[in-house]
Amino acid sequence: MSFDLTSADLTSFDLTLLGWSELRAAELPDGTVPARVARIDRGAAEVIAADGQHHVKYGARVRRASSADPVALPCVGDWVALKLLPEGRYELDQVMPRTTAFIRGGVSRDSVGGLSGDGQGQVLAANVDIVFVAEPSMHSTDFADLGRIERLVALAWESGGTPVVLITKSDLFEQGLDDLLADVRVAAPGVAVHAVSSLQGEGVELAGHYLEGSRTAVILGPSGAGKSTLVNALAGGSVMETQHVRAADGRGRHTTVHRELIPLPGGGLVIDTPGIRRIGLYDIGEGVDLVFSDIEALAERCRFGDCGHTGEPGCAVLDALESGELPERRLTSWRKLQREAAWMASRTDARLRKEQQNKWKVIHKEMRRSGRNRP
Ligand SMILES: Nc1nc2c(ncn2[C@@H]2O[C@H](COP(=O)(O)OP(=O)(O)OP(=O)(O)O)[C@@H](O)[C@H]2O)c(=O)[nH]1
Ligand SMILES: [Zn+2]
Repeated sequence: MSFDLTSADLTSFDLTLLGWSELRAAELPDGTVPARVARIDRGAAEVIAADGQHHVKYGARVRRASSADPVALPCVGDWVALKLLPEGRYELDQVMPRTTAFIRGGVSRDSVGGLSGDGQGQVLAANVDIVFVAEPSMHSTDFADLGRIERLVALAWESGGTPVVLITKSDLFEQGLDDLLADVRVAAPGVAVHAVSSLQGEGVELAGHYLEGSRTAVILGPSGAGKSTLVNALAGGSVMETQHVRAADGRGRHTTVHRELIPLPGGGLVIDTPGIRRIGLYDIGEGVDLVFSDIEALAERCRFGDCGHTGEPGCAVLDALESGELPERRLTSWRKLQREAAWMASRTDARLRKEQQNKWKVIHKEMRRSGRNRP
């Protein structure tokens, strides 16, 4: 679903409404102008500065850094330092330090991918404060998928942002919604969980509060979770999808731009990109430990420090399973995501590869032993 759009010319922006802060201001290099990246387009960036929107090319410093490591390439949500060139247009001189980042493929250390990104490690969005994990209470005939919530919450922690789970389309699930929310809270310890119905306006205002202080959010979730509908509801009607923008090259050209950084009329911003929409397919790592903090805590009480929780004596994890304290589904989910995280790490870090192959052999053996042939 797309956003409704009225076109408007951007002439000026209060940068604090885009999330600019004194902390960031302190990091701005002398002689540069701050701007936030609204979209990346074929090796150039659409940025919003205090004097409006500009299409800027990358300067030598950015090109050099990103040829050594594509993660250094600007991405949506980045704060960047612009330099005014003698001919009167800006160039993107530096990407300012990121507070959070969604990175696909892990951080590459030795990539020669250059400007293409080369799939070697690509930043999908930066400086995202709030990560809404949208999971519909009902998805056609299925109930909310707790495993998917765990995966996306892990990704959210991994990014450095704060996850907030939204059980969307709550109107489809009138009876037993409280039970569902209770299950979700178990699946996402330490994470706020709310029911939302964008159609009925329920929970939308509450979700909006997370964006106060001009915070930036993304909404992760499966197709059909109601992400676009929620963005529109947060915007109190319709937000801009495309926009006529006066090109900054002084020729007065108008280009239609799909903005991926969407300022909401009531304050706050939402980043919405195809990459972020597909992110559930990408890697997870340390975030897994955080989303399964309950199991990690149990594991610390196992008799053996290297307990594999597969039948060792004094295993607190299996004890909790037996007593019903730990749902079996959750243990299975934890194992699955751990394997995936390890595999992803191995893909992106050649140094670890050999070691991981050995671990994989062990895992395969274990899986054969337990009669399962799929991770
Ligand atoms: N019953 C109900 N339906 C909703 C709600 N929110 C969205 N929908 C419907 O769910 C469908 C999918 O909503 P979208 O907002 O397009 O979902 P999306 O997550 O953006 O999906 P993609 O664009 O495929 O990623 C649409 O038909 C919406 O009208 C809700 O709160 N309640
Ligand atoms: Zn154990």
